[in-house]
Amino acid sequence: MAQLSYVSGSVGLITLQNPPVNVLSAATRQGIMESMKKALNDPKVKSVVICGQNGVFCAGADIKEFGPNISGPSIVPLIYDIEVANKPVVAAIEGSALGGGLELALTCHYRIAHSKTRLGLPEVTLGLLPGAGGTQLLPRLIGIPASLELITTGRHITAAEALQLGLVDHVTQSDTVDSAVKFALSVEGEPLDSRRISKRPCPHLPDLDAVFEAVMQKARALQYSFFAQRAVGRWSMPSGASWNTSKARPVHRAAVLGLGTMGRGITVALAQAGVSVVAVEIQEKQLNEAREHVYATLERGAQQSGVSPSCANITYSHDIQAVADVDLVIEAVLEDLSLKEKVFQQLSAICKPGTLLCSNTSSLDLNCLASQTKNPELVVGMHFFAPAHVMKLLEVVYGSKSSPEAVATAMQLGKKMGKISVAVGNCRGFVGNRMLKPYIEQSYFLLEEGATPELVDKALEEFGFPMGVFRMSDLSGLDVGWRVRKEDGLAEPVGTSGQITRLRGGRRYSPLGDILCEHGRFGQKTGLGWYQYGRPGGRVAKSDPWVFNLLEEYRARLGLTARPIDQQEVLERCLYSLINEGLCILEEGFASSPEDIDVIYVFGYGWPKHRGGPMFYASMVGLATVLERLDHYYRSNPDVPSLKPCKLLRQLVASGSPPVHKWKEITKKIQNRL
Ligand SMILES: CC/C=C\CC(=O)SCCNC(=O)CCNC(=O)[C@H](O)C(C)(C)COP(=O)(O)OP(=O)(O)OC[C@H]1O[C@@H](n2cnc3c(N)ncnc32)[C@H](O)[C@@H]1OP(=O)(O)O
Repeated sequence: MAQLSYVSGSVGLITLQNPPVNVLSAATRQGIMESMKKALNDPKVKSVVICGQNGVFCAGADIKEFGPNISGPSIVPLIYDIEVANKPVVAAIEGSALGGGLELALTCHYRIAHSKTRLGLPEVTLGLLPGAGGTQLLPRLIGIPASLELITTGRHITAAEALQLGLVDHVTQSDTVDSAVKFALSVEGEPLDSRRISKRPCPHLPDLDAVFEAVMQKARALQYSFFAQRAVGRWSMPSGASWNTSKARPVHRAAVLGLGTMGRGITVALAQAGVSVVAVEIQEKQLNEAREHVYATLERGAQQSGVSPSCANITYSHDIQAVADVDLVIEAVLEDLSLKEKVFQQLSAICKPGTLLCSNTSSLDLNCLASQTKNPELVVGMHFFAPAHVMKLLEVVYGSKSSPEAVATAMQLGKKMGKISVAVGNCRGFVGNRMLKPYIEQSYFLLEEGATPELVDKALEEFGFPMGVFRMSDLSGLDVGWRVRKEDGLAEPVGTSGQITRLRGGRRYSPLGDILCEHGRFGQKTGLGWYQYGRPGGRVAKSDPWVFNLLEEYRARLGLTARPIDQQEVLERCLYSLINEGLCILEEGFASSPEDIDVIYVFGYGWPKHRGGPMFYASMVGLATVLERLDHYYRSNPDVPSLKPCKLLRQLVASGSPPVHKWKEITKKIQNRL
């Protein structure tokens, strides 16, 4: 399980041999112990290299061995023996060094890693703490804050990050064992005391309390998120109807109408949940493509999960009459109000009595759709997020006439599909997209004032979003928002010369997004957006000088002077305007609790989970601070109403900024007055 061989005259090479990932089973630990002993006692051996066979260093303890009676030598004395060795020991790290595997490497005097290696202490994901020295050695090597982050998240890091942190001494692109052997030869006979990590003092930090407090805040945010996820299931409507007074109807057979990207994803998600699906698409070509796509996605999913695919549950049709006897229909046709209204008229005429009619609209007025039907109480929104079979979030939207039973049914179906469903009211953009609007608006204003897409995205990504606002917009397609703005009469042709008006409908408007679209730059799908992607459909964003020139020309045309903008301002303006909109939504009763908003943002919009969600984050930053900064920005931008602090924010601050779980006492009073 561990083999000692001799290389380059004086190097003892210990190879862990426990396929596939060289875990530290009892036999492997025994093998390492015996090989080390032999190498250290052999006068020919002047240095030792430890590596793993088949390109993997070591994936840690053998999880299968965990239990009350672990046999074989204990790992702790084993790693102690390595550290006190009087010959240099070098770890040659390839593939993975995880858990006990990384602890084994930490106990060596030097660490050489291949550039593709992943390293980490993932014990927390198994409900454990690193028990073989990791908690003591890592802080002494890379400092307390970085160690805390790695140990409490269990995150795997790349070799490049490990080098930057000082966790490894050298990263190689070539043969790792060769590099480690050469390195070992070069340090033979050198003093080892400074290389024994346990002998180093634990770093002293003047602000240690603050570091631990930051980690505790993350833990509090994760705990909050855990309970928030469960709280959203206990939904309520302004009428007083709620989860415990409303009975869901069974849905055995559902129809999906319109098999574009969203319709296909919804069909997959329904089939995977064991619901029999009638999938309808009037265009023959699109129907055939959808059938193949859904089949392939279900096959892939089945292979990954090891269950048989659910294709037998789906029937396809190009005739809308096929929905006549289903229990529920999810409409997913183009986002066009008059088209959707027509579809709802047809559905109301065709479907059997009592069929629930749902729309996957992301922003259109649900009441308009309901008014086209004989039974508006049976109409609700089911707003899925792309890709619909992957994304966890579902906004269940109730209109002014939706019955509690309809909401309960959509919520229960969402649960059956493995979604985290949140019941929300019918306002423009519902909760998620409505809050996104001021966030995107601020990012455009920041560009006008001197920022670049890179600067804004960097600030947001360092905050924890997987993508900044511009990379995210390029991914979702810039043309989508452009179409909506044109329909709203906001986007006007800008052209290359002439006057640009920045005040539209009495408020500031930035046409920058429209200008990009006028140039055919729709984001990743066209290969060009706020960044360049090399080709249509490309995924890797690169800075684009064309965008910098555009911004300079645009500012010159408008007589705007670029000024330095820092990350703090980016975060305050983008995040606090989004938070302010969330508070308006609460104030107006379109969301019943801050938890609803936070869950929507964490599971639908990439808000970092360790920051709880926008409402939780606001209460962590301090509501008074959020209010003060919004007041400040609104004073200098009075034509930007989204920066004007909402009434609820002022009331919460006036009530002593209660913690987020106490806001309901105040929002209820306001909502009752509505
Ligand atoms: C005093 C205690 C000291 C230390 C505590 C610990 O070390 S706890 C263990 C910490 N380590 C881990 O959590 C690593 C878990 N493994 C992984 O993350 C991945 O397996 C890895 C190493 C990144 C490789 O991924 P890959 O996708 O390439 O392979 P796969 O996951 O399919 O694994 C291959 C087979 O190896 C088995 N396996 C992996 N790790 C362990 C382990 N630590 N213990 C036991 N078995 C492990 C895995 O189950 C696969 O087995 P198979 O029979 O082929 O399904």
